[in-house]
Amino acid sequence: MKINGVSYRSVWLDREDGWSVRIFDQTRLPWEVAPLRLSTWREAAHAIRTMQVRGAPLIGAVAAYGVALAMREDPSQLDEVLREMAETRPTAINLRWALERQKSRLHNLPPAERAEAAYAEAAEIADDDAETCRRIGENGLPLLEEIAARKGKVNVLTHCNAGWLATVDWGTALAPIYMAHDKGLDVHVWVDETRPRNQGAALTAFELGAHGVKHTVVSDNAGGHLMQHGEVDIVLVGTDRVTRTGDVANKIGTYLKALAARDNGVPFWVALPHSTLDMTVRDGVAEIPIEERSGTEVTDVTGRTADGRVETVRVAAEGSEAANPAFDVTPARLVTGLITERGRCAANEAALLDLYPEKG
Ligand SMILES: CSC[C@@H](O)[C@@H](O)C(=O)COP(=O)(O)O
Repeated sequence: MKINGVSYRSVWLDREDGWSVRIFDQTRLPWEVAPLRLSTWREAAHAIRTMQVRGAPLIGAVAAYGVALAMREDPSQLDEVLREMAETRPTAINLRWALERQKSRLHNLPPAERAEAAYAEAAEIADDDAETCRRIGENGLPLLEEIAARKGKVNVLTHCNAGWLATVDWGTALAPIYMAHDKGLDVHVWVDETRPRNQGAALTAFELGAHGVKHTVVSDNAGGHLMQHGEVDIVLVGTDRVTRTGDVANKIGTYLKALAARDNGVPFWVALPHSTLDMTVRDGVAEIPIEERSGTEVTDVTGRTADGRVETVRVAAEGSEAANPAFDVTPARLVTGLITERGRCAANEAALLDLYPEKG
């Protein structure tokens, strides 16, 4: 995708040295758009843990490049690196998926051949993600075209950031929106701010603005009201893990949007790549590990002051404790459908197995 006319992916190999990895530090966006260099696997793990990179597919791609950096440093440390990388964030299954791919590619190779193979695998994962997301865009586009044909315009509501910053390129939930905009459809996006870390206000708004897509940032609590007043035609979100039965883990607050959508007859669609499917889990609420993050993310907010300084200030009463579950699970019964790179389907086991028979 483009920023100021220049095409970027959200992770790429440094063009000069050919081996270090570049990302945008997403904790600095939207105030600073500066590529950050990762030159050790520990820097890659730190970037994932501290959310310099975030979003399920991007976490997977950066972890894969992290393994490549580690193999360049010392190919004998494969097991330790895979173990530590897997612990950086618990909910997005793409992390484990990418590490499994590296493991099966590397573990039978002699150490001297591991680095080259690990870079090749990481590049395949990144290219596959970009192409997969482009196809998700194509498969989601007809949903928006159908609404536009009926109403002349489309109002989408989205939660968190499931755009190109959360993937390698295009995004998942935002890919159909970019394609609709590029085709000239009148699309407007309600962007949930997505407290506590504000991925919507900071990242989704930044992306949509850079692409010229009309959007309005709203507080996380506004969605139900907007739906009651006919202001939302469709809810489109991404996901960090989809179970065999179609339950959907995504950023905290997604479940409440699904409930409001059901109550108001608004379709609730979830976009995902194959790497987000976890066929080992049946009951998302009971089985998906939910990341618990620091309470300071809830008690404090970070923003830019009028004179350009990025500051964090406390908004909660002094002395109050805070809890911060970072994801929730929307049961399949509230999901209108899934948008994948292979097509759209219902959120249930039979439909998923129809699309992905090899995962049975
Ligand atoms: C294509 S991204 C889908 C999800 O990863 C996204 O909506 C989300 O919940 C990201 O959470 P984050 O904590 O910012 O990594």
